[in-house]
Amino acid sequence: MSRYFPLFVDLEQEKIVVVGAGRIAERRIRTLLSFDARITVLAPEATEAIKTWAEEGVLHWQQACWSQEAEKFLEGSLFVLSAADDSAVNEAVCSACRKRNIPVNCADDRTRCDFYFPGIAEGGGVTAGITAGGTNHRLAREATEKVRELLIKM
Ligand SMILES: C[C@@]1(CC(=O)O)C2=NC(=C\c3[nH]c(c(CCC(=O)O)c3CC(=O)O)Cc3[nH]c(c(CC(=O)O)c3CCC(=O)O)/C=C3\N/C(=C\2)[C@@H](CCC(=O)O)[C@]3(C)CC(=O)O)/[C@H]1CCC(=O)O
Ligand SMILES: NC(=O)c1ccc[n+]([C@@H]2O[C@H](COP(=O)([O-])OP(=O)(O)OC[C@H]3O[C@@H](n4cnc5c(N)ncnc54)[C@H](O)[C@@H]3O)[C@@H](O)[C@H]2O)c1
Repeated sequence: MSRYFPLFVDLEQEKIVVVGAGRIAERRIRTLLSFDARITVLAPEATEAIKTWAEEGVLHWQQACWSQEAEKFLEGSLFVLSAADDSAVNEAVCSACRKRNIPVNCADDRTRCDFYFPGIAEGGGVTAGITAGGTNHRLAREATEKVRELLIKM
């Protein structure tokens, strides 16, 4: 069995920092917004959806590259997702978080993840978080789709 425990955390109004604002960041932000998290995004460029959320005040977009100065944005966050398309950036975010004991997830390297981002299935008042223990995101996706089909019928 995987060592990764599915902990269900109340995210309402919890600060979460996301570094990077591309395809993966957008997918994960969309999920986190549905759990009412308070999101700060740090990236020089963002997808149209993230720009729209920023314009609507749904999240805060700090339009900047990761830098030592940007470390101040990490303060008070429950966890951090680093999804820049630059492994040096994700690595720097990871060490800054670990220095502060903030759990961090780097989308490009499972060894720099204090937790994994799950596939989410919801329906009939049930929420499921699915992982293949970090070893197989395709299997996680397949299982998530099957659980979604099950929950739709509840
Ligand atoms: C479950 C899901 C949630 C989500 O991401 O929302 C998820 N990955 C998904 C999709 C996906 N991942 C990747 C592709 C593109 C390639 C392709 O098409 O095959 C696609 C497809 C796509 O993006 O469409 C590539 C990839 N993934 C990881 C690495 C780095 C590495 O393995 O070291 C690389 C190489 C990156 C690179 O090339 O640099 C790592 C992780 N991915 C995880 C979760 C974590 C636990 C996995 C587990 O449970 O075993 C883990 C370990 C850490 C984390 O990131 O938390 C979601 C499916 C569910 C859904 O879609 O509903
Ligand atoms: N874990 C997963 O599920 C998964 C799946 C596919 C890809 N990936 C990995 O996730 C990462 C992001 O992929 P993507 O498809 O979203 O990329 P993308 O190109 O769509 O987005 C990259 C984002 O990083 C930002 N960025 C670049 N340099 C930055 C810096 N210095 N500081 C802050 N932000 C910066 C860009 O502005 C952009 O918003 C890649 O490393 C990719 O290999 C992970």
